Amino acid sequence: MTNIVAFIGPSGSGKSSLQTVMGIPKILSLTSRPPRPDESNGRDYIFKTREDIIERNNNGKLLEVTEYNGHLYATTKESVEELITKNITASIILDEHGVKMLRKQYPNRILVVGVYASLKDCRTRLEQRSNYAMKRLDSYRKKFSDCLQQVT
Ligand SMILES: Nc1nc2c(ncn2[C@@H]2O[C@H](COP(=O)(O)OP(=O)(O)O)[C@@H](O)[C@H]2O)c(=O)[nH]1
Ligand SMILES: Nc1ncnc2c1ncn2[C@@H]1O[C@H](COP(=O)(O)OP(=O)(O)O)[C@@H](O)[C@H]1O
Repeated sequence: MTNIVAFIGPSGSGKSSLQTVMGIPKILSLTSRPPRPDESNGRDYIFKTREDIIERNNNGKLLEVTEYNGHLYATTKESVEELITKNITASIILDEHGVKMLRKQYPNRILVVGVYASLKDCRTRLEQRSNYAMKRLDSYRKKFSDCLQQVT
């Protein structure tokens, strides 16, 4: 039984777009990253301060927390427990650490979808987003191939 469809992939590969068009309800992650101009709180992420996320983690409220590019990203226990209790399926964007942690907690409940786009396409898309994201692309793509080997 799958309750969590987890999308992983490099920046600009289309994870968020695919997640949206597939129409599977979303589990929103917490993040300390500031919202981008086209993002809104409660639709794309739940934007929190770094201190808030650390406090929740210390209080045992998080299933997993990861740091990426200087910002924290986290999945709350509550969001996933609700799915399991109600036996519904929802989707989430994770990295390899997140997949490992959720798998540890809920083995056989996760379907991992690796989203791939060519480096050229990712670059073109991220150019339209920001130079900041561009800088992360090369290292993230390497991580992605390692990641797929680890989670599949
Ligand atoms: N472990 C974990 N990783 C997350 C979570 N939410 C997002 N991420 C990862 O954080 C990365 C950066 O996200 P974001 O800042 O939105 O940049 P983007 O990937 O370029 O759209 C994503 O690509 C995911 O791999 C989460 O709840 N847990
Ligand atoms: N298959 C696709 N073909 C063309 N453009 C796409 C495709 N998937 C996503 N995009 C565009 O690429 C950009 C990055 O997509 P996004 O879903 O935000 O990627 P990610 O969440 O992996 O960083 C967005 O502007 C989106 O509209």
